[in-house]
Amino acid sequence: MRYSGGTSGPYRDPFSSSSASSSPSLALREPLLPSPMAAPSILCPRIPIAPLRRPSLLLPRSFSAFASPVSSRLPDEAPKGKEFSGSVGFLGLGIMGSPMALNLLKAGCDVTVWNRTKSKCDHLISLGAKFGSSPAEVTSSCNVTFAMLADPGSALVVACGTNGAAEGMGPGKGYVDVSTVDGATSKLINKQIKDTGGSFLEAPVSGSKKPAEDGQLIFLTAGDASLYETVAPLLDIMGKLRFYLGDVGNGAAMKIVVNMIMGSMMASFSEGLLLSEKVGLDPNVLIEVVSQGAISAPMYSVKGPSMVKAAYPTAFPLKHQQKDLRLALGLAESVSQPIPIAAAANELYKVAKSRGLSDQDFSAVIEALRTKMHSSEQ
Ligand SMILES: NC(=O)C1=CN([C@@H]2O[C@H](COP(=O)(O)OP(=O)(O)OC[C@H]3O[C@@H](n4cnc5c(N)ncnc54)[C@H](OP(=O)(O)O)[C@@H]3O)[C@@H](O)[C@H]2O)C=CC1
Ligand SMILES: O=CCCC(=O)O
Repeated sequence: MRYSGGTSGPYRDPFSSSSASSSPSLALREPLLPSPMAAPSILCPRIPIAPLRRPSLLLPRSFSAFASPVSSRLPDEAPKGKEFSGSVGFLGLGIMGSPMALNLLKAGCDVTVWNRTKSKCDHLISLGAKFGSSPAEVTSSCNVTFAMLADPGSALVVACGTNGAAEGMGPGKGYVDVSTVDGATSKLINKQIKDTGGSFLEAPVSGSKKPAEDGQLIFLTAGDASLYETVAPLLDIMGKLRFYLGDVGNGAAMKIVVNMIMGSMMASFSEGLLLSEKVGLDPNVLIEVVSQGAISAPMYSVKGPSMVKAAYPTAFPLKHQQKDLRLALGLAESVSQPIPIAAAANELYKVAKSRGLSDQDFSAVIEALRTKMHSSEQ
């Protein structure tokens, strides 16, 4: 069966009167990955919530941590007018995975989901997703499978453990890990997948809960160039921008560097908010001043007002930000690069974790400083 404009797909959007059938006419594409089974072939339409923008091809000058220059292996953007043909698996339905899988479903894809805690699959199943009882069952029944897991340990066990994704992989299948992990973990998963004859792409994302819901993520991909081209239409459903960075490890490193900067920015912003308050300024005015000047960043105006109220609704869990700083320290160590600011920030996130704030938003790191200030007054 082929997708023919949105009406035959498994998903009917109950929230919107406009359906996929109102999408612009769809160019069809033969599968780049030959289907290893007689699975129905559903074409995902390109939908307007995820406009394709050509990424500026920003490349690192060198990547000595992974010892491979990347500039010679940049594939061009996936050809325009081509669409993904095949079934899509999704492993890991947390804060990020759920909305990402939902967007694939909304776009008309044939989606099969799995999550360690099965109840988190229920919503997607009620909207038309199929259920796989293990990662292996998902990969064996899907052409391409995405994984969005908490950390290196969970990404590894889901990919390579008993009944893990690798067990269902084989020639013609693709595995795309969008979790934030270190390069070494990503390379291990790459090897396990490639040993089965399958293809691997790492594709960690920049952007949080809301961009995931809105299909506005930024993918930092590396690995199999042909798989990158195959899944580009799927990445364009879930995101607004994608980079291809060459060898496996480069996407992971890029993501870690970005989150290292973000973690330090948030720690520094927290200091500023508390200091302004201590000297009698209104921290809300500080947020306004910052947001109008050269150091403006959306993060400050989005998170700042709730931080002033000591409210930390979780978009990016603090434990994951601390994990990313820990990974940054390892990356920096591997190339003898000092990162003292990030190291100091990491200590603050560790304090926040020890105060029971792991599952709060990472902006709750301000509480670690608040405690410090109070105790120094005593
Ligand atoms: N939240 C954000 O803003 C962003 C997060 N990221 C990264 O994306 C990844 C996922 O983040 P997020 O969705 O926020 O995290 P969540 O904590 O919400 O979800 C984590 C997912 O991993 C699963 N998981 C954890 N441990 C295991 C395990 N041992 N075996 C199997 N599954 C496991 C969880 O399953 P279960 O439901 O059973 O616990 C859940 O599906 C992380 O690497 C994070 O750093 C990247 C960009 C933004
Ligand atoms: O890894 C989390 C990133 C959060 C963001 O980019 O806003």
